[in-house]
Amino acid sequence: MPPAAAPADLPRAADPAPAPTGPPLLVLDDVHIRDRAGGRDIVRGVGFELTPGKTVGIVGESGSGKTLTCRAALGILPPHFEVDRGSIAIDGTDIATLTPRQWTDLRGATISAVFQDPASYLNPSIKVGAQIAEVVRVKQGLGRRAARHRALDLMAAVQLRDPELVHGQYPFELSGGMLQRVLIAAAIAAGPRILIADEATTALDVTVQAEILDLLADLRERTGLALVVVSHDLAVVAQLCDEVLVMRDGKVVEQGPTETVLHTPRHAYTRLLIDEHESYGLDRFLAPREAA
Ligand SMILES: Nc1ncnc2c1ncn2[C@@H]1O[C@H](COP(=O)(O)OP(=O)(O)OP(=O)(O)O)[C@@H](O)[C@H]1O
Repeated sequence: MPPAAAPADLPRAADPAPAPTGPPLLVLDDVHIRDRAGGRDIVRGVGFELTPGKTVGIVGESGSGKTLTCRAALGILPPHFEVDRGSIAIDGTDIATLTPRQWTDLRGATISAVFQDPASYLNPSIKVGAQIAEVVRVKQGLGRRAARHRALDLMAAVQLRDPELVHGQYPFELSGGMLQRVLIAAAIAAGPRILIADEATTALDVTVQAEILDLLADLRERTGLALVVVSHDLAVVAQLCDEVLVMRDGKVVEQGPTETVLHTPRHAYTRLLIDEHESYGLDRFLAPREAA
């Protein structure tokens, strides 16, 4: 095991977001997720609180349960998985009590998500503007003309250059970064208060990734959106997150303020992740830590 990197070598987390402005929007308490087919708990004891304008990051190795945790919060676990211990509350409501109708109302309007591989979430044969407008029509009940205007506004809000042009383009005409902006526009169309970004920048090159992260930070600052950011990349977490959970094999091995976890990791696995990232430049987005 390589030694822990000296704190002075590590980057500083992004400037903290403004103080929380309300009660928690999303609370996970000791969540266990069971694979009924396999007869075992895959996620064992995840908990965090997310307040408006804040960002919680989840990092960890492939298969550690990051995506299942997000899917549990979105109410979209795969068929044979269930939350078998602990609780998840969205805006004060235990999601175990929600009816399918209540879930339909909540999804998009209160909690929303973007994932890796945006192209797979878009219909290849429908122009992207129409796809965003459709979300607005369904979720907000706007008419065709108003939905088109709203779609253009959303496309401007996610900093797509020339929204009028992009509105009329098909997914195959757009780059990966543009597609992810389109997906973010659709995800925020109904004004959610929580956005889960699960490896949303993983497939993008470093420059585009940084632009998308800036966009998420900008949306958070402007609208008070609360973010859950899942990434295998500590640099992403360092840039965006107030708090970080480090997951390994379904368990949270370390959790705390991003600054503390990245600069004074307590768990050997966190140190290993940091050392791996240091080898190819964790600080590529970040200011160096100031001397104490
Ligand atoms: N639909 C599914 N069917 C069967 N097993 C699944 C399913 N989804 C996840 N799993 C299993 O649950 C475990 C946790 O998966 P999860 O996708 O949450 O991990 P992850 O930390 O998000 O990994 P990655 O970083 O690779 O996305 C893995 O062992 C995975 O094989």
